[in-house]
Amino acid sequence: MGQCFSWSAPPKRQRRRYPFAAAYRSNAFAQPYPQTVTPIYPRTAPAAYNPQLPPASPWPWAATPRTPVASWNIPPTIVINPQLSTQRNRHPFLDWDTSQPASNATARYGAVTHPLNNYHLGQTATSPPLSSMIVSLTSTAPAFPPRPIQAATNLNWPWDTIHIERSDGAALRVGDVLHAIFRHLAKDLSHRELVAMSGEEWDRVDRNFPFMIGLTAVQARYTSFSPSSSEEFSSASRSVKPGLIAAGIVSAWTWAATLLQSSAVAYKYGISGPWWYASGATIQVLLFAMIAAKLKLNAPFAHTWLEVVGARWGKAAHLVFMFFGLATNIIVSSMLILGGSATVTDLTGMSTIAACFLIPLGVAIYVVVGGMRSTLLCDYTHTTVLFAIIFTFVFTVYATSDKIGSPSKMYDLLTTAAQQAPVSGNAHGSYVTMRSKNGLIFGVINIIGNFATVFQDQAYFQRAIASQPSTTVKAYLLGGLAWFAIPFTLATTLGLSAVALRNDPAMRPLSAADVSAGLPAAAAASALLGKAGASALLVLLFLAVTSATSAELIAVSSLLTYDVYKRYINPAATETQIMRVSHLMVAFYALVIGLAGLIFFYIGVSMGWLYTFMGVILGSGVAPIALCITWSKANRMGCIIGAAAGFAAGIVAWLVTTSTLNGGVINVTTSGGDLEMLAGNLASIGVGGIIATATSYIWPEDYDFESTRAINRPAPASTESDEPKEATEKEPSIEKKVQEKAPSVADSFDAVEVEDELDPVALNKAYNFAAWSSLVLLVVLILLIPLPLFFASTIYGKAGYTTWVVIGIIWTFISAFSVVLYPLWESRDALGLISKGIIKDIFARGSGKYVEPAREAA
Ligand SMILES: NC(N)=O
Repeated sequence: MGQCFSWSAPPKRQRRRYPFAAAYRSNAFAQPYPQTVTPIYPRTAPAAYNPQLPPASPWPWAATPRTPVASWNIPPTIVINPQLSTQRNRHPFLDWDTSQPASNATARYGAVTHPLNNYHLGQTATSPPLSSMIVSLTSTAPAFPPRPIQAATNLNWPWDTIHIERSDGAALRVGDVLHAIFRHLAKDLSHRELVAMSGEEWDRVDRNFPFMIGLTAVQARYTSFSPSSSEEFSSASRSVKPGLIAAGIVSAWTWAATLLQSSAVAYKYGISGPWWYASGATIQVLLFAMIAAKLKLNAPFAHTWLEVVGARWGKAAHLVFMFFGLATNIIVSSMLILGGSATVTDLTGMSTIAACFLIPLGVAIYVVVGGMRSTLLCDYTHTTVLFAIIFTFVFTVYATSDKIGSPSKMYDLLTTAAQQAPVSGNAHGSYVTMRSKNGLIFGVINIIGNFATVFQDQAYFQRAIASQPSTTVKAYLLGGLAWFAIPFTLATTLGLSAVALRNDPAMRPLSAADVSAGLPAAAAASALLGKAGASALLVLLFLAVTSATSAELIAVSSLLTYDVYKRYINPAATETQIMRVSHLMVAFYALVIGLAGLIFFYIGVSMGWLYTFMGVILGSGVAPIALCITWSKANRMGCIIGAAAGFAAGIVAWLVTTSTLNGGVINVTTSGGDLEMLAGNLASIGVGGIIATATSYIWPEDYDFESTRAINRPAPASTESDEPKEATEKEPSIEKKVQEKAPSVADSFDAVEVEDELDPVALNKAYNFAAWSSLVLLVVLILLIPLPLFFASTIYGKAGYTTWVVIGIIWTFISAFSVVLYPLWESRDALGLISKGIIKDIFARGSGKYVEPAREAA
């Protein structure tokens, strides 16, 4: 919303107005000052701001003696800082779309445009310094000379006066003024005022929105969030509530493997498979709650975890860990594509090559259009349908199917299957025992691999970044516990059905390769429900694959944008360039994973193989990365060497074990064995963890996390700061100035809100809560429950098995409530807002479009 402004001093001291203009981005205009120019600024600025000199360049006016500011003599003399002035040809021309945060403003001189960085925002706004002032938003230029301001006429809004005051009595700075204007325009808009806006005004707002689809269009029209800002695109303005974040975590963590590999291990090892799959991949999400709390504490404005590594340890560490980060994303994405395309081909006959490309490209479209928030909203809808389909399978198998229909019948069929083909390594060859040697080996591999894919995957950091700081921990604990039910219950249903129905004529026989490709679930779904079952599984898989792929696309896009493009190619990137590159990187990465899926498919690497392999090459980065973000003593060189040495040790251990156990034959089949993968996984995570931890104890750093907290930190416009002082002590280089003008999240926050949300005491408390609760859950899930059952060699009777199944079903219900109904409840206000807007659009005159008065989560 473009405005023009006039200035006046506080009411008691003077009421005379002075012109000041903020222009449309696309429609700059000048509001001339009187021609009498007296270089008096600054005169009596407080010490903290002294001396107030403009930067040496690139401003053309700095070429002249650096006494820059114009004033005019109408007592008491007030000089507006040139950052706020609009005097064409003499001073930079403020170019600001006031519907965007002040950080989007640019100062323009002729054809040269520069962002307003922290240095500029920290300068005193007026001379003499004033601690309060009134800014009037007016519909026409008020004076000097009385010339109408083009394109800003006919505004007749009632909220035309902003009183800006610093509570500490210090002088107002440029940032204070711009932030106050932005907050005022963003918040003080009642519905009545909104409705009173003319169509022309809305047209101006509309020009800021790009093309959007579906949910994104609804979000943009009826809420205050616009995916046209890079902050919203990559971080959903860091305002998302815990239920929706939890749904996003569930959805990003529900891979094709979660449905297919979990069922495959149920098929191979019996009931221990689903348990180890679920618990061995839940604990990492729970433990990640600690990392998330530390991230909010130590780098609250970072976009990516690699930014944190780079800020703390510099370029070498940044590049080394970028390898691990991108390798993680590529492996996870490839598994998604492999699992998705294998099942699509199996159930529909579609070409695997086509499926490899169609899945990521389809997802890329909605990611580009909607960004992070739409990804989360799609995650939510996907999770909802996902639970509905899981319940369909559960009730078919355990209640209605004439082939199985009850836990008791399932138990009988599993017992028969074990008699016909006992499971090697299981107590009495039974399917209904936790005593499963291979199940346990898989459990260990699973735990290690999933540490890597949570702790090194930007997708999970991204959800921590997108969440409200105060509720991040809650979101991760909720998300982790809710997710457990998906593989556990689905595999206990479909994976075991594939065993139970082995003698059923409708059940197709499964080869070892089919099992490795994750096909037992599809075979069971078809045998149980025919075409309907195949379709339901296809939909289930489609939802899982698309939302997890969308998480990967946006995660890699963020890494490539912020950690490659912005860090190494164009540190001065503008908001527009960042958005453009983010979009391009989504499309680029969609192609990359299509190709990766294709390559793995042709060399015969299946989803199951990759799933057990991921810890071999990724495991060594887990401890170093966790230590970097959470521990002040972590040693840089020790962590880099630990990651590299662990990587080498993992590969060597894996290959040597393969060769030793298979008479020197190393190929895809021999290297995919349980023990071979176990050796590689253990060596990788073990060596990486031991070296990183030991060196950090021997040569501890004493790091204060200041440089990571400074990543993208906005100018604290309403508090005292040393930035102006820094600027005067050491003139910032052009590059530094431009870097500081990252499109910053905090520009979209109220300063007080930021302070409250990032209160270190509260965040430390959240960290402690995350630490003890996740450790307790870890002990329960992977030690207290499974190990006594393993060592006691318990084989369940019918009642025991039924209880096991019922607990799974109850857990699934609770999960569904947590990530399907709870997000609706917590977003009831936003939903009400959207409903009202839609109803008004359809049934009433005028526009139902709405801008929320304050920034709240969707
Ligand atoms: N996300 C997993 N490991 O299913």
